[in-house]
Amino acid sequence: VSLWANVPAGPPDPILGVSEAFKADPSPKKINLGVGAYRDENGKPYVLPSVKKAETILLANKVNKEYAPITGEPEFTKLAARLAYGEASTPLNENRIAVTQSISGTGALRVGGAFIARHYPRENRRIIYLPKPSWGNHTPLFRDSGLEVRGYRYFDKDTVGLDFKGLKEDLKDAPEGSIVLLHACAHNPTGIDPTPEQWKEISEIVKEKELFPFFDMAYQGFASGSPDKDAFAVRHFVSEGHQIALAQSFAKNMGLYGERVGAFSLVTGSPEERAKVDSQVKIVVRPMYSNPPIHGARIVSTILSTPDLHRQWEQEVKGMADRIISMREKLYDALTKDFATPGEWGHIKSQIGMFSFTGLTQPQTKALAEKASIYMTADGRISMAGLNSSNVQYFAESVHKAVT
Ligand SMILES: Cc1[nH+]cc(COP(=O)(O)O)c(/C=N/[C@@H](CC(=O)O)C(=O)O)c1O
Repeated sequence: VSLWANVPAGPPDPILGVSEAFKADPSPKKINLGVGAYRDENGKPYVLPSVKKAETILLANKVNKEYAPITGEPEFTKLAARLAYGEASTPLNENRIAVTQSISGTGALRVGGAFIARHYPRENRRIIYLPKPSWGNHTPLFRDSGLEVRGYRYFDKDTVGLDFKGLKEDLKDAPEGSIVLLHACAHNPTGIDPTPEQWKEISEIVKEKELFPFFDMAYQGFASGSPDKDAFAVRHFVSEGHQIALAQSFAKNMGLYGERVGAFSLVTGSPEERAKVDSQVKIVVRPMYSNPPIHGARIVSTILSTPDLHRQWEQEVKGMADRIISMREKLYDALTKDFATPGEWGHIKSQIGMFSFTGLTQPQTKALAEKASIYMTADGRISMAGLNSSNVQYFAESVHKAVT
């Protein structure tokens, strides 16, 4: 009998599997609202002009194809950290932040999970609390890293808003020293973010309970259109003295999905401590993938280190955020005015970032795929960028049919 005869067929990925079903559908009216990848007004993938410019500069410079250092291109890690923490960041200016390039946001979370599982000083606290719900990949990713995964209340389906009371209770009930994963902005899948005031309260609880804040910032600039505004929670926690962990992704805000560009960082206590942490991060990374891909990191470095390219990028990322915000308004109007669809739809407009948590049930999402060739994740999350003025009416009409 074959060696692999007993390997069971695994389920399709809850997010990436939706795109496979979409691709297989022959209908000309099909719409893919699954994977969180930006599409322009014509439904096409968008390569940012600033990225194209950066690539011509790289080609002109005849850059080589040598290995990057284990923790990546040094210029990239410096610039990525500066984008997240800000020019005025004390630990950054005191050279206390250990940064490694990563294989996009997923890689940053995974290297972070592996490092914490190995070095987190609180013995019986290798417990990570994820929001309920969270990005589908967080649970398997941290479980495979060797952490115990638990959840804290986040989404209130009655108000289709933040369950702030439940969130505070659950964080207060967590064992001292537990790790808590926080979406820095554009919470996936709900699109619901704490207000600045609520972030301040969360910071107080995290301090009081000595929890360890691990930020996932996969959408900096993409949520509000302002990279600085979207980094508020990260920068507030650091200014409050928290030694955060941070996972960054350039997949969405620079459209570098397939280039796999990200960074993982830890705030340490001193430059000497940073150097020791850095050496141990290298020991985690080297046997995992040795060193990261160079092309995307060089694009990001070129953009962030060239003032007018940096400014051009900020306009482009704001343009993406603005198109999504305008689609929220168009969808809300179509559902409420054109079709008078029963139910409360205000959350479509009040939510932020790539996604909208529609409140559609699993049977309804299934019916939309089978009857209308409209694809979204089973939890009713839609990637707003999949909508545009030529398909938003069809989508709203189909939702109207699905809920009446
Ligand atoms: C919150 C969050 N964190 C990290 C990632 C990882 O992205 P990376 O491409 O590794 O930088 C994603 C991707 N989310 C979208 C794509 C995916 O699921 O891979 C999504 O939710 O559709 C997130 O939504």
